[in-house]
Amino acid sequence: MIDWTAIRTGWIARRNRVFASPRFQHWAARLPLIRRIARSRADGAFDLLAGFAYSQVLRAFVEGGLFDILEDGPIGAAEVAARMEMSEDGALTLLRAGRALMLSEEAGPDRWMLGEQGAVFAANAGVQAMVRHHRLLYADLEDPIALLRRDRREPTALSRFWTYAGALHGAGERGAQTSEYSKLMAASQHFVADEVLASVSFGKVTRLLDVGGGHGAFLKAVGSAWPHLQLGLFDLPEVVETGGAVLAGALGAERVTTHPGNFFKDSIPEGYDMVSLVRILHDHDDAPAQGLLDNIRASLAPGARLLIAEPMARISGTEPMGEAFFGLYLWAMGSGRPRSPAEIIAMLKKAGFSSARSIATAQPVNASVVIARA
Ligand SMILES: C[S@@+](CC[C@H](N)C(=O)[O-])C[C@H]1O[C@@H](n2cnc3c(N)ncnc32)[C@H](O)[C@@H]1O
Repeated sequence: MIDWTAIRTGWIARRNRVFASPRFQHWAARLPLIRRIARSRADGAFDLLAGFAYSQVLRAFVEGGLFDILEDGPIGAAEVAARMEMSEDGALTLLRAGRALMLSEEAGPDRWMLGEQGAVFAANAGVQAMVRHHRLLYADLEDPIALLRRDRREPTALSRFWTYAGALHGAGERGAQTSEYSKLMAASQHFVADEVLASVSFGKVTRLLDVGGGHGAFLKAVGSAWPHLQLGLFDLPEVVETGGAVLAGALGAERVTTHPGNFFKDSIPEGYDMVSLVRILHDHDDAPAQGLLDNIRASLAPGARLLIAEPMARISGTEPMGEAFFGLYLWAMGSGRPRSPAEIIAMLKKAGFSSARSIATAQPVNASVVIARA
């Protein structure tokens, strides 16, 4: 039998020797056709090296209020400096760094405005909240080798923030501190909901239960787009209390049922023809994640469906978001890992779903979708 792994490892080793050779790099940089590939590889390598500096530029824009300042633009560097309480040189350094990243733009001499990317960030409070939140991630990643060696045995800034993740690993007590993460999730939820609404029809669904639905932002979006839906919200008691009130206020109490509970220990309420799990599965390690899918499967009548939406691993063209960003984020959080659609589908089959398939979304950085039928 042909040993494909041996052939592939041999080929990769040879290719890597060639790529590492200064003679090859010198030659590739000069051949017209190869030059473009070589340059994009070199730029990619530099971005890997410099990514932390880029994200700190973004952070300075958000934490320093520079997006808001530039929204009032065009504006001169001296005024930016005064409003940001820094020297003009400091402000110019940041404005120029932002210009290179399309966060700011110099429309004319000393006339600073939002850049193309800047306009997107400025308009989006949810993304800015996420940038602020990443302060915790960067603190945990200060020494990545040490973080990996601790093997999730000690509390981290992120495990303290996600109190349920900390509690799962004995790193903290699960208390009532759920409102901070619930607000962060609600602020960024529309990205996920938009992907789901653009790729899934709820026309044939009558009753939709969102498990781990937080403050109800996903149900609010889906319930507004599909007014015939009856909605159920399942989450920890302190979370559904707020979520239920938000949903009743937005869509009417008669459309909403709240289910306080623990999705690992309590049964999932029956009678729903679709259950959604939005940004939940990746939060949990394989055994509890499988337990959650088993629990949901047990609640579903034949033909009822489970919709899973979250950023997933190994999506073509978006690979770094999955296993590089979320891989490290969830490691630092102390629980979970990003999974590929194929891995999720295998878990769904194991839980007894009769079929499962992945559905393409336009922006997999926001979410990919898998749907399974009981
Ligand atoms: C990452 S947030 C996602 C919230 C929401 N689905 C969204 O995408 O915005 C995870 C949610 O799961 C809930 N959760 C965590 N552990 C839980 C458990 N054991 N039982 C019920 N809900 C839980 C949290 O309270 C939180 O609302």
